[in-house]
Amino acid sequence: MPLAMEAPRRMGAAPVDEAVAELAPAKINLHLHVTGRRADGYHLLDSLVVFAGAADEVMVEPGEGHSLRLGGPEAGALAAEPDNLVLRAARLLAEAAGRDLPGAALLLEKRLPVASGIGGGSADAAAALRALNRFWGLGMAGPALEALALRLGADVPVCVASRPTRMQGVGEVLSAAPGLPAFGMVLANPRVSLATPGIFAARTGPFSPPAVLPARWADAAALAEALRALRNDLEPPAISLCPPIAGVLEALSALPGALMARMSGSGATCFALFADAAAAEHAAMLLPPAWWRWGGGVRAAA
Ligand SMILES: C[C@@](CO)(OP(=O)(O)O)[C@H](O)COP(=O)(O)OP(=O)(O)OC[C@H]1O[C@@H](n2ccc(N)nc2=O)[C@H](O)[C@@H]1O
Ligand SMILES: Nc1ncnc2c1ncn2[C@@H]1O[C@H](COP(=O)(O)OP(=O)(O)O)[C@@H](O)[C@H]1O
Repeated sequence: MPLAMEAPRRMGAAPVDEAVAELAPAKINLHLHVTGRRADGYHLLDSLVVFAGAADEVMVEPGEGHSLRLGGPEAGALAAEPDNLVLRAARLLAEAAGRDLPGAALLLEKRLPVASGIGGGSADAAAALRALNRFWGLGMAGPALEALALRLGADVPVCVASRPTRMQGVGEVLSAAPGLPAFGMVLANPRVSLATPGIFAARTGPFSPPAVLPARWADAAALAEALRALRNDLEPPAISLCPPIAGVLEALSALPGALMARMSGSGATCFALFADAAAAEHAAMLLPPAWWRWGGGVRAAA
């Protein structure tokens, strides 16, 4: 399976004539406050975003035109997708480059559940932008890639760097996250896909203020305590549309060593925090095998 290969990586702005690969890590919203709504209907958010070790992978190799092949355990859910975000990212970057570029054969190894609140499609699009930026030797810097990314979805800019980030605006206002301790995480999805627009539309009640966050947390227990005082404002509407989410949160909270549990994004994937990656990896195996489940570490800053 070519995507499991450790592909060569080259720095600089010269085109490469061999395969490049980029991981597309799952995005987790540790809290998600909906703080307002723009005139165009998009919601203003305040969210502390981290990225898990669970990831898709995007690989590019020389080819004729732009093409995409799908592999991996979750690829079936995308077979009927008319316009994969990976190809949309490729078209957008080629258009922004404004010149003839070599053909790119893209491969997507899909391991993250689709439409599940962990931004797999957004992570794939961001990984495709990074991979093609290197493959075509465009030398485009992070901020330029993030501006392009926003045209693919509100969650795509934060996935360009895929490091802990405070995300505001509709998703385009990015700033450094507070200092985070090492911690572990379990992810669980009851195998229900949820479409993001319906969850935002079902949200009712007043908007939340942005969270007040410290400069850093000393350890995982302090982080969990602070998060317990915050919330995901999309969790109540998601549970009302998809009641099994409540059972997932209950099961995560009951795992030995779980420090707190919450839904990510617009759901249905939920997460629990643990003191370390090993505890999380072990606890994930105690969840129902019929669910999509993962346990491990979180990508550190920078
Ligand atoms: C809710 C979040 C939280 O991180 O995550 P997911 O549940 O998708 O993982 C994101 O804001 C999702 O971002 P993304 O999935 O890229 O959204 P988009 O494709 O741009 O928008 C899909 C739809 O979601 C709604 N939407 C999205 C983002 C936002 N800030 N306000 C919104 O109201 C709009 O109805 C929009 O038409
Ligand atoms: N590579 C991709 N991976 C996942 N979804 C994709 C992809 N390309 C296009 N999509 C579309 O984007 C929608 C949202 O996908 P996803 O990012 O997985 O949701 P979420 O952000 O809720 O986790 C899917 O329902 C699918 O129609």
